[in-house]
Amino acid sequence: MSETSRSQAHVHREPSEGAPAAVGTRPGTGVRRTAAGVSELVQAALPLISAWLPTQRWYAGKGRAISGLTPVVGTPLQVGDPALLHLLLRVEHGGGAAASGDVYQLLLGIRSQPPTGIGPGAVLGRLDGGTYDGATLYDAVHDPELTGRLLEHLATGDRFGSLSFRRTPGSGLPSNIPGRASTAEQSNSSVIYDTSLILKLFRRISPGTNPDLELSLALSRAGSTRIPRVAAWFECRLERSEPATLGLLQRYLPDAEDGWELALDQVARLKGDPSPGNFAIEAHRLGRATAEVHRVLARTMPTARLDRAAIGRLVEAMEDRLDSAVGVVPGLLRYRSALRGAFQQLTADHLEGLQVQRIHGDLHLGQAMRTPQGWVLLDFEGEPAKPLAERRLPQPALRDVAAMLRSFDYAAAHLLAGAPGPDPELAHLASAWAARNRAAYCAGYTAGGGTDPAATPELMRALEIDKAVYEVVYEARHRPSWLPIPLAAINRLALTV
Ligand SMILES: Nc1ncnc2c1ncn2[C@@H]1O[C@H](COP(=O)(O)OP(=O)(O)O)[C@@H](O)[C@H]1O
Ligand SMILES: O=P(O)(O)O[C@H]1O[C@H](CO)[C@@H](O[C@H]2O[C@H](CO)[C@@H](O)[C@H](O)[C@H]2O)[C@H](O)[C@H]1O
Repeated sequence: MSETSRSQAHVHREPSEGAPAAVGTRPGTGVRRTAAGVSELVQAALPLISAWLPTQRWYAGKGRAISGLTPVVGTPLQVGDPALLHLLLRVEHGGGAAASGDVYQLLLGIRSQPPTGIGPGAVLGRLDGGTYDGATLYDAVHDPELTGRLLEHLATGDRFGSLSFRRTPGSGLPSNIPGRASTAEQSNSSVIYDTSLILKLFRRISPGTNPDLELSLALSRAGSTRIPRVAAWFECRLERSEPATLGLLQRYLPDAEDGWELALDQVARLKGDPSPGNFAIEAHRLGRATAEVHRVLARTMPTARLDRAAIGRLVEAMEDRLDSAVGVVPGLLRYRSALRGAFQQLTADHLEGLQVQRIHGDLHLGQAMRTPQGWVLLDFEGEPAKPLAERRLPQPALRDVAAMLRSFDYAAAHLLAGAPGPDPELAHLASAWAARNRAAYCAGYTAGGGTDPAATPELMRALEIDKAVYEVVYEARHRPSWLPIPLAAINRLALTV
């Protein structure tokens, strides 16, 4: 980091705050519930935060030097030892006209003694200097006691300055349950409370309602059983804008199996047994479940019809995403003209009048959980790399279908990636598995009342390409060893234009 901003955090004062009361249980520890106390702690924490942030999976600024850290809002949620500090922090990259930044949500624990049972990756380090000199600063997501405190705030619907905790009516939340950090590979951080609740803490924060809350609430209110019911959420009002969603508490699905794991389990057994169980039945049911969710969203949220101008914007956006992806992964350049050709086949003849609506936005097998009652969909946040306003725009529902089709391809390709060398027999089995399940999913989607994907092949191809382009960038940034998976799909899709 070249420079750490020294600007003051906007800190919340308690209404009854008068004399600055030190509330640490022993001298030198604990957040003071005073503006000065919080600012001092935040300033001491910044150097530790700047070294720790780039090590976190959810941090989107990897590979770009941090040019400044600016505290946005700091709120002490528990005082004493341990203490809990909620912090929204703006992270800046670059300087001058090229400067950019993101706001992140941090939940910081402070203990005078190093916390036990917390992995080294969750410890930011020891605070150096000031009132908190020597205390350990750590990611409180991993502290069952402190995440239990967060659940209490959600259960009581507390309010601290601009932070509001809100319950859905009749959610009857328990308190006094310690939380355990989820070990799932994810874009945010989740905390699980025994077998009943899961709290997702959004890490990268934009002003406005997160689509995960917006859509999950709409589906919950419509009585849909295809999502885990929303129990509570919390948000923060950042200067004059719509409240920004910070966390979402939903019912935990203790008996659920992740669709990605189920699919991988099947493809792993393909070699010994070309038809190991019939995942296609599940793929068909998943298609039906997707259609059901789309129908509820179309009924309860705004829809529109594509006109010529909107079709033009759709194509242009796909071209722009392709161009910026070429900038990140130059290996895409050789496909650019064929892929643009596929986008340009989206004309008014094919698409004028097509309904657009709110959709999941980043559907894949890992977002689908098979429960004893059927498939349930998770994580309606959309693609984390897209700006929030873009993620909230109505889209062709088939975008979700195309995304799920890519996921069947990923599961099959994952098998090949694990093979010691080229294996034509395995390649044939894997591609037949993907084709079978893709077809079953589309058939289920149509049977469930969704638009038949086969009726608009140009749109499906363009949407699949658009998703594969996104995946190329995603893999280059997060899992470079997986990059060949979407690149192989691009190669295949480019050949069909
Ligand atoms: N309600 C739930 N019940 C059971 N497991 C869940 C639930 N919500 C999320 N999970 C698990 O947590 C993982 C990550 O959740 P997700 O909402 O996709 O987070 P992110 O947006 O951070 O990627 C899921 O893949 C799933 O394994
Ligand atoms: O679940 P997230 O919201 O974090 O979504 C991101 O990560 C996904 C990977 O975990 C990524 O999905 C891609 O990889 C999947 C296999 O791991 C595959 O099934 C999907 O089809 C593929 O897109 C998703 O794109 C990304 O936004």
